[in-house]
Amino acid sequence: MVKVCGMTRSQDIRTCINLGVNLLGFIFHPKSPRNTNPQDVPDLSGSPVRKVGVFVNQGAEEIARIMDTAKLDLAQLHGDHTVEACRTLGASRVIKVFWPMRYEQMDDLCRDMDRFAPVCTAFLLDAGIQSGGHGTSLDFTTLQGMAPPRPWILAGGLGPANITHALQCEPDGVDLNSGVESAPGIKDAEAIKQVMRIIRPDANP
Ligand SMILES: O=C(O)c1ccccc1N[C@@H]1O[C@H](COP(=O)(O)O)[C@@H](O)[C@H]1O
Repeated sequence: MVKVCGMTRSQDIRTCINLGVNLLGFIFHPKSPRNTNPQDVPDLSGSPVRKVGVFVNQGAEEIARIMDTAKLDLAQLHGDHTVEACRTLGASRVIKVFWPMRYEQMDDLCRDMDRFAPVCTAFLLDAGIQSGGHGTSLDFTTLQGMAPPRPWILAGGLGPANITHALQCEPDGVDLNSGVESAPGIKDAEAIKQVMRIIRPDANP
């Protein structure tokens, strides 16, 4: 599963759909250079891609309203959202973000994942200790052998230069953002193509 996040331009959306990207991310965080308005998210019904909203500070009610307006399939909760907030949004609609660098022990991260598993459909593991879009990466070797109780997506500065190494920790999906941009919010089609060729060589010769 491949997610490309931080969509702000229709030509980037078309490129991703043509390359077989599965999830497109739209960021609803006013401080982000990739911030977008719910009204500007295009209707992509009829294409196989699913739309994900990325939220940092909004509560469950506001997120639900934005999801309705922008017709989003999933909410990526990139803030300190609680189990209750996830439950309110509905487990089948929630991707919960975890920051492994917050935890001294892997066991503590696993305990938190177990707590959230019943109220999420997937997890996303990002670098840093809060928010996102930093362009920094996790130490992939520390994630090898992890078996989270939900499908998990690896994020954090992923692009053509490090995707092969990143795949060694066998995530269920990868999230591409600043690592495939020529400027914040401006995707680099060639970089996305390069990553897709590595991940799915048969589909992208
Ligand atoms: O991209 C942003 O500006 C952003 C802002 C606030 C929260 C999340 C954001 N992006 C998400 O962060 C991760 C990692 O991004 P990067 O590869 O390090 O640029 C990814 O899931 C983005 O969707």
